[in-house]
Amino acid sequence: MHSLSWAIGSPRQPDCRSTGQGRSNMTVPSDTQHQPTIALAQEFLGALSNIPRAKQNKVQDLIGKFRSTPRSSGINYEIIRDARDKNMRSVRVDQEYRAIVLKPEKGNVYVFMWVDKHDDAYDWARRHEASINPRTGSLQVLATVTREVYEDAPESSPLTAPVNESSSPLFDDVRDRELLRLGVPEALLERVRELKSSSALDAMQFVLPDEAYEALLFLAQGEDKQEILEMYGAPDEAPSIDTEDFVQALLQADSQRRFHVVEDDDELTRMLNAPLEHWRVFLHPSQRELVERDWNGAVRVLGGAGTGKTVVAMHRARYLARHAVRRGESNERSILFTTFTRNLAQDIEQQLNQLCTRQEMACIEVINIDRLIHRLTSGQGKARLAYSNQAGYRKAWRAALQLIPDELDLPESFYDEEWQQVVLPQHARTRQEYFRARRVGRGKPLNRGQRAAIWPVFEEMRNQLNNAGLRTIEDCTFDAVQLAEQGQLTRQYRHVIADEIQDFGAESLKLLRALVPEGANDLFLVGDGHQRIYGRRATLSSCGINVRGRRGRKLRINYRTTEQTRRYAVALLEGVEVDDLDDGQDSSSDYRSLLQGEAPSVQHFDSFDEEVDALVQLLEGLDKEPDREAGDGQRPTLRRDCCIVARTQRLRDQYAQALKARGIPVAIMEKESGDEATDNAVRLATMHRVKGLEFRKVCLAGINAGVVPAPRSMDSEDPVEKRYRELNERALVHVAATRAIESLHVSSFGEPSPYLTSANQ
Ligand SMILES: Nc1ncnc2c1ncn2[C@@H]1O[C@H](COP(=O)(O)OP(=O)(O)OP(=O)(O)O)[C@@H](O)[C@H]1O
Repeated sequence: MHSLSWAIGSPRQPDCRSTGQGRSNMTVPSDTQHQPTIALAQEFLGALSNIPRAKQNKVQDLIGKFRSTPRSSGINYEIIRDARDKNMRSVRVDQEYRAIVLKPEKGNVYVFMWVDKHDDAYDWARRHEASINPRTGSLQVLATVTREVYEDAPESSPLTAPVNESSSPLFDDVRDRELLRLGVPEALLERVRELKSSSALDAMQFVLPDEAYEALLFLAQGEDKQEILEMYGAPDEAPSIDTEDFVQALLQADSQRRFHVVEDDDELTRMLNAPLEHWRVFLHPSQRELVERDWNGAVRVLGGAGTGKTVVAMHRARYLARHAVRRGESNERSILFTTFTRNLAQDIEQQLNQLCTRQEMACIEVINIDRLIHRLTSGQGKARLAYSNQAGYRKAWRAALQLIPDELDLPESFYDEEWQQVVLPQHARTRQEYFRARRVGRGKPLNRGQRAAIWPVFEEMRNQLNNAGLRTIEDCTFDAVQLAEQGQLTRQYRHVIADEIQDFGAESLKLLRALVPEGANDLFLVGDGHQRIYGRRATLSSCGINVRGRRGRKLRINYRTTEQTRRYAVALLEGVEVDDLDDGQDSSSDYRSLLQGEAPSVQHFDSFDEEVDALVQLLEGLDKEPDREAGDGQRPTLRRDCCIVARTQRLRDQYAQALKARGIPVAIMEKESGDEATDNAVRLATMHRVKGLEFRKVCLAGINAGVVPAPRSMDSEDPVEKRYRELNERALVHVAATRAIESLHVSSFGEPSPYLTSANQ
C-alpha cells in the first residue's frame, strides 16, 4: 500500500476514516518520580467537543486521574497494533470510548491526542504519528494518507492538485535547509519543492504544520525571505535538538499553539468545559511573545481586523494578574483594562471571567474610557458629562454660534471642526492658549488676528456649558489628567491595558500616560488605524507615549474571517493612507487569513422591497443549513448567528420592520444594550454597534449611494477634514465587513454606494 506522511496543520483535515483494530494490554514504564506532565492537543479538544456531554464528563474524570496518578492500576492502557508511532496508546474512557494518549519512552509525559468511539479512536491512532522536528524542536503531528484517500481525493487535494508545468516552482529561491528551518517536515520537503501555484499551496494547508504553512504563504506572496526566516525560522546554527525530549518540545512556542500543558485543576476544568474556545489556551507564537514577557516601557500592538488583538490584550491582563497574585497583591485592582465603548468593556469583562481565576480577576478593573473618566472626576463638582448629540450641548452650541464674526466668512462647520479638532483636544481654555494651539491637519490656515476674532465663539460655548452645569468629556479628561499628575487619584494603577486605541482622542491617551508611572510593563496599547470610526488620529508620541523601536509590534494572522472576506474588506480601503497610531504609516496588505471560504456575495436591487425579499430568502436558507453546533435533533440556531448591519439606526429599524412583517423574528442590538437575540431571531445592528463583535454570517444591507458614505459626515468644506471623514466612513464599512466569520453578504437598493464599486473592481 502506498502511503505518505502529512502533518496536521489545521483542524480542517479531510475525514479519511477506515475501520480496524488491534490491541494488547501494557503498562507504562516507571521512568521518573516527578509530577507527570499532562498536555492536551488542540485536536483532542476539538474531538472532545464532538462527543456526548456525559462522555465528556468521563474524559474529564480520566484526565483528573492522570494528573494525580498516571500509572494507577485503574487506568487501562493498550498498545495499538500496527501503529506507526510506537508511543501511541489507547486509554479506556468507558466501554464505548477511548482516548488516544502519546506516552513517549522518555520523561513522565502524557499527551492527550484524540478521543472517539473505540474503532474510530484506534483508526485515528494508526493514521498519525507525533515527532519532534529536528530543526525547530517543535512537536508536530504527521498524518498518514493512504492510497485509497489519494484516489478519492477531491480535485483541489494537495495529492492531486494539477500542477501548471509551464510555471517554475514557487520556492525555487529557497534552499532545502531554509525550508527545514521554517518547520517543513522532511517527509513533505519534496512535495513543497514541487508546488507551482498559491492555490496548490493552499490545498496543502491541511497537511502542513501551521508554522510552515504560514511561512510559505508569506514567501509565496513575495515577502522578504530573510524577514520570514527571522520571524518563523529556527536559527541557522541551532543547537542540536533532542528528538526524544518531549517535555522540552512542549515548551516550544510552535508546540504551544497546538498543545497545552495543564497546570492546575481549575484551569483544566475551564478548558474542558469550553473545548472550542481555543483562544483561551492556544496562542500563536507572535501572540505569546507579546503576552509573556517583561516590557521595558510602553508597547503598541497593531494588527488588522481579527488578528487577535483583544485576545492578546486579555491574555496580557491575565499574565500580569497572575504575577500580581504571586506577589500577594490580589484585590488591589492594580491592572486597568480599558476600551472605547461600554458594550465592548462588558464583553471583555465577561471573557476575562472565563480566562482568569477569581483571584486574578480581583486584580483587574475593566471599564470603558468614558466611564473611567467620569469616575475619576466624579468628586469634582456637580457638572454632568455632555456629548455633542445631546440637547443641552446643542443648545449651548447654537448660542455660541451667534458670536461668529461676519468678516471671516467661514461656514458653521468650520467652527464645529475647530472646536472638536483643536480647542477641545488641546484643552485651550483662554485666548492665549488658543493662540499657542497646534492646528496640524486643519485645511484653512489662521493668523493670530483671525484666531482672536473667532475665539469668542469657543469662550461662549464653555460659558454656556458651565451655566447649564455641563462639561465636555474632553475637559473632564484633562481634569483627570491633572488629578493623576498631582497624585490625587484614590486608586493607583501599576499597569494599563487599552484596546481599540485608534479611537481614543489625544486627551484620553494623555490620561493613560498619566495613570501609570513610566517604567516596566506600564502601558500595553492595542489598536488598528484601519478601524478608526470615531474622530481623528492622535499620535502616541505627541501624547507622551514612546513606543519606538522594538516596542511596536504587529499581528499578521487573521483568525476570524475567511481570506476571501479579508480581501474584500481590505479592498474597501484601497488608496486610503492609514497611520500606525504614531508618526508612521501602516499597511493593510501584510496580514492573511488561513481560513478559506466562499467569496462575499454583492447584490444590487431596484427597490427596498426586493432587497428585503432577498434577505428573507437568505434567512430561510439558513434554517435549512445544518448547524454544526446544535447537536442531533436540535433546531437550527443559525439565525441567531446572523447579523444584518445597516449604516444608520433608521435603516436598521426599517429592515427590522420589514422582516417582522414577513414573519421573521428580529432582535435589535441597541447602542447601550447587550445582545439579547433569541435562538431563532436574526440580529440587526448599526455599523457602529458591531465594532469588536463577530457573527457567523453578516449581511451589510442598504449600502446605497447617499447612505454610504453618510452625507452628514461628508458635509465639511475643509479638504483635509473631508479626507479624514472619508477614511472614517470607509473604515466603518471595513469594520462591519470584517465581523463575518463564515460568510459576508453585501446588498444595496437604488444606486449602490461608490465604495462598493471600487471594492468590486
Ligand atoms: N490564538 C488563537 N486561537 C484561536 N482563536 C483565536 C486566537 N486568537 C484570536 N482568535 C479568535 O479570532 C477572533 C478575533 O480575535 P480578536 O477579537 O481578539 O481580534 P481583534 O484583532 O481584536 O479583532 P478586531 O480588531 O477586528 O475587533 C476571535 O474569534 C478570537 O477568539
